Amino acid sequence: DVLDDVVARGVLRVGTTGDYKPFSFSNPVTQRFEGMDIDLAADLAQSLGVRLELVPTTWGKLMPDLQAGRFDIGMGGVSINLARQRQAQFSLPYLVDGKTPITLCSSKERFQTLAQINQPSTRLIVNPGGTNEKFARANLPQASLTVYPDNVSIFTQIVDGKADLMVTDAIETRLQEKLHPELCAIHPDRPFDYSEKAYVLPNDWRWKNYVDQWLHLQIATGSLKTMQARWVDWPWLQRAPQGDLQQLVALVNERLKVIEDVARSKWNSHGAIEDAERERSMLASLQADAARLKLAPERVQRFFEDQIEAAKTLERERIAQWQAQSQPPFTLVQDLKTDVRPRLDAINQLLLQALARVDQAPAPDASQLQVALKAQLLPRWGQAGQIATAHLSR
Ligand SMILES: O=C(O)C(=O)C[C@]1(C(=O)O)C=C[C@@H](O)C=C1
Repeated sequence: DVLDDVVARGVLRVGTTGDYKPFSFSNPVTQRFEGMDIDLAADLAQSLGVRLELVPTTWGKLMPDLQAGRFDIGMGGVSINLARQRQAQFSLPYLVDGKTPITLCSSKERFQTLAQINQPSTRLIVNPGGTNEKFARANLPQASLTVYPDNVSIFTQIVDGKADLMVTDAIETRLQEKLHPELCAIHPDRPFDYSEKAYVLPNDWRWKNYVDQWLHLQIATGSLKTMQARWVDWPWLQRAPQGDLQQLVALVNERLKVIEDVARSKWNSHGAIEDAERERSMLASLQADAARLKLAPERVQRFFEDQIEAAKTLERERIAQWQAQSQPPFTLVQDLKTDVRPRLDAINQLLLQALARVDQAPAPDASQLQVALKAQLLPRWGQAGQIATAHLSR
């Protein structure tokens, strides 16, 4: 009986691959596992009053390792599928997702549909052993397929032009386009297939009932949602072993993405692009925070004026485009005051902190680096990207 064993042992053994953000990632700097499912694993262990032991596994070895009894539960972005279901049990599902492409923003239009991707000229890259490889082999047999064993650097292969695209879970594409501003997730809200994330368990009903009840409470109390938002939104950007300038540019990119939501909301409400009062109050509160971070008021003023100017440029471009296309109102829009502006406020704070770090520790090769970083934003944002990066360093 697994439940009794875990309690008697005083240790919960959780199998995890450590290569799949935002669920499970083995951080090379800290040498520790981190992610949404790692936090949840810690909570599960705590609920049982036992210590957590993370057992590294791989996508190819997940099921054999579970069957060999190397761990009590597999956690870390595992998808339910019937082949796995034949050998083991799954917990309740905690997330609905599906496969969608991620590619260079400049190639976005070329890879919208499976028919477009399923061509001999498409260089598709995939990590081995999991559902991504299965999906690629079943649905994209004509594409030229590279099986690339490192799930962590696989996205850099696309950035460097060594592959055209990867097809993976939408939640991962959403996160990776934040980490690599050159990359665009293609319709992550309309993935090609339907799948559910769950935890994989040995065939033991009492253990499954316990895990399900624990998970049900995580979902019902909203604590799982909070955890998910926390890990999809920010920590990878804050912890990335990349330089301060790179981080600043990633946040500028993130702000522009939220501005697209501003534009959609204004398209539906016919609201004005400019809101002088909002600009004033935003700049005033940023000035107040700037003093704490030892940033000069003029520096903060200029940097955020760039961001606001870029925002208005982007909003104007989008709205002109929708006018030309007779775009009907969007079905899913976020409320400007209660949803979108609070997200902008959160990003503004992170931008301010990143700005302070950039100014306090100027990189020796800053000017060359800046040119390269600015170039990351241009394919996606055009003129708005130029404006937003006009004053990256002092
Ligand atoms: O919040 C809005 O309404 C926006 O359009 C965003 C934003 C900004 O960049 O923060 C840009 C223009 C407005 O004048 C006010 C704020």
